[in-house]
Amino acid sequence: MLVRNNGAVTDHGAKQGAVRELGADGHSRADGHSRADGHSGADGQVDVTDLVVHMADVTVRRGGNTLLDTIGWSVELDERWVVLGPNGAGKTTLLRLASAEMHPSSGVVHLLGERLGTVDVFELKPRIGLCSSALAVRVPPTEKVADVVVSAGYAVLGRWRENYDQLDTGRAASLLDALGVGHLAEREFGTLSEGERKRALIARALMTDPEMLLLDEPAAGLDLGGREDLVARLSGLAMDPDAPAMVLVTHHVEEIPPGFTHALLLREGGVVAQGLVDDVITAENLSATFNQNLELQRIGDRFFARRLG
Ligand SMILES: Nc1ncnc2c1ncn2[C@@H]1O[C@H](COP(=O)(O)OP(=O)(O)OP(=O)(O)O)[C@@H](O)[C@H]1O
Repeated sequence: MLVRNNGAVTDHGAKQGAVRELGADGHSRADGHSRADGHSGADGQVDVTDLVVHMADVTVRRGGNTLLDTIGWSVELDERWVVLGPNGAGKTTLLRLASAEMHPSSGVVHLLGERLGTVDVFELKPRIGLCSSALAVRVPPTEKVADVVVSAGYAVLGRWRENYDQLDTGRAASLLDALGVGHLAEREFGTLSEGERKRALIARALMTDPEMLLLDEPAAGLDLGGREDLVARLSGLAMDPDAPAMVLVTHHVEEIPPGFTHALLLREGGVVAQGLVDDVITAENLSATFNQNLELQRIGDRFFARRLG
């Protein structure tokens, strides 16, 4: 998979193998100590500079509704998170905060070490790759697939008169190849199937060599083969130590790609559980999240769930 390292030192493999203790809030602890957010030092101060995302007491209210309620969540550079929850749980709202698309009503959000509200989001956004259906519908249908990818460098949708050098166009082509849609580079975006669009948009999200990749329901609308292909590609990306931190939103445990290290379960704007995938993805936690009596199966490195009775 074609991703460049950002120069940061990662210990992905080591971190995945580490045993972490879950704290009172369900967040994993690298050192076994119970701390408010898992990232504060001995003096109680949170060092946000080495965190990709840090949210403290974050609440989002809109039109009399509480979309997110006092959320505490941190993502490190070498972590790959899956965010699971039923319709309306607040997953997209969480991702909109993490992509600097919105600000919290209260609480503090740091992204890539910068505090939302005090940083120019136009400088921040190119450092964050985002793939969502909201973005997909904004792509002009007649746009050439290669241009959909390369234009991410200018944070525009729809190529106009920008000049791209060979390095840019070469990187766009390599990313499309890596996602299995290189042969579609000259096609109009509007002629692609749902699965092909998803893969082209992931290539676009990776174009700027982001420090964080956010994927909002990338497998939605895909058939079984398309889903399995995407899960395998995301798994490859997750296991690449040079890949950015990743956050994947989904409704289905079947869509958790092997290699994803952490999970956050949301229900009605609140956190049900968060921490290492193996600790969090349990029948008990899923039943509480989806308000159903669920049975969970693990086959190899994949999860499958169904209702009991
Ligand atoms: N501007 C708004 N005003 C009032 N309520 C809103 C607003 N935007 C979102 N909501 C509500 O907030 C809740 C959370 O929305 P959000 O899109 O984050 O959920 P989600 O978990 O992504 O849902 P889904 O899985 O259906 O995409 C929903 O009940 C939604 O109706």
